[in-house]
Amino acid sequence: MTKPIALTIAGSDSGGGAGIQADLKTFQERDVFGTTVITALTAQNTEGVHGVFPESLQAIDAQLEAVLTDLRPDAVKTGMMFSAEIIERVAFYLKKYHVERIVIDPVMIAKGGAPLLQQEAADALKTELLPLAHTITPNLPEAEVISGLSSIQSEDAMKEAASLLHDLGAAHVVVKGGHRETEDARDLFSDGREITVLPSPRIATKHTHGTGCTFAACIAAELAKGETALAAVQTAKAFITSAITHALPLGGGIGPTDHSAYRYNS
Ligand SMILES: Nc1ncnc2c1ncn2[C@@H]1O[C@H](COP(=O)(O)OP(=O)(O)OP(=O)(O)O)[C@@H](O)[C@H]1O
Ligand SMILES: Cc1ncc(CO)c(N)n1
Repeated sequence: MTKPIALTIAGSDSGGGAGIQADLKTFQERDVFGTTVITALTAQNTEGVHGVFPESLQAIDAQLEAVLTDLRPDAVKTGMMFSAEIIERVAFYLKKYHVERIVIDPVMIAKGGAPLLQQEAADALKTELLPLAHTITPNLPEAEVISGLSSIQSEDAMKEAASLLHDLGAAHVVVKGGHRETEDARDLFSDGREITVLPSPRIATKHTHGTGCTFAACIAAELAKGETALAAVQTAKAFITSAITHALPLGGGIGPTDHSAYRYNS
């Protein structure tokens, strides 16, 4: 017996709901073998981010080299990158080892407002990492920063953002609608030719810590198994919708979602 391998390159969330922890839980649920490169430690819980401690470039290089030379990933997910220097190292190694099927979650700000990417690193994300993307999964504020569009509110604006992200080099784009004030929580998937709506009801809960990480990790897991981009994002949408439906009111703030809900309820 063997298993596909997925790699997450992201920050650690001590609260367990987002970052590396959400990614590994999702990989396990989707039956792929998870490996990790940790870019930064966060002291974090449901109430917020209490500290950010980036790893040294030496530690990041060593993790990338160790994993990519031995446990060759079938797909990679990137999350919190923190700095331009870290983005440059990650892009260098992904190119050096010809890694394909890279899912980029362009994490910028945590739900409570704490910055997880230095402002001056947005350019590096755009020029170094985005061109490597098999799939990029921005939420609306991230899509605004990357595309340069001032306010993405309508579905037409979401389509325009997707098109601009293709122009910057991403093969597939999911513009997530979680941050809209609409009745449903639909996302748009674009392969550069066709737009597919990923529908979902908007679930009335404040416990959405780590939804973006979980969604992107699930896409990477499905791609690692050889699924098409469309099938991968559709499974990820069903997975995150189930996880949010059964979100866990843990801690005193924005609680995590239930990564095992899809397994129990589908
Ligand atoms: N209340 C909700 N009900 C249903 N689906 C939701 C809800 N909130 C978010 N989603 C879905 O969850 C997925 C993640 O989207 P979201 O916009 O929350 O990501 P994000 O802001 O990047 O998350 P994070 O804060 O973890 O970075 C998307 O598919 C989105 O539509
Ligand atoms: C480590 C980490 N990555 C990503 C997010 C975004 O949800 C977070 N809150 N923490």
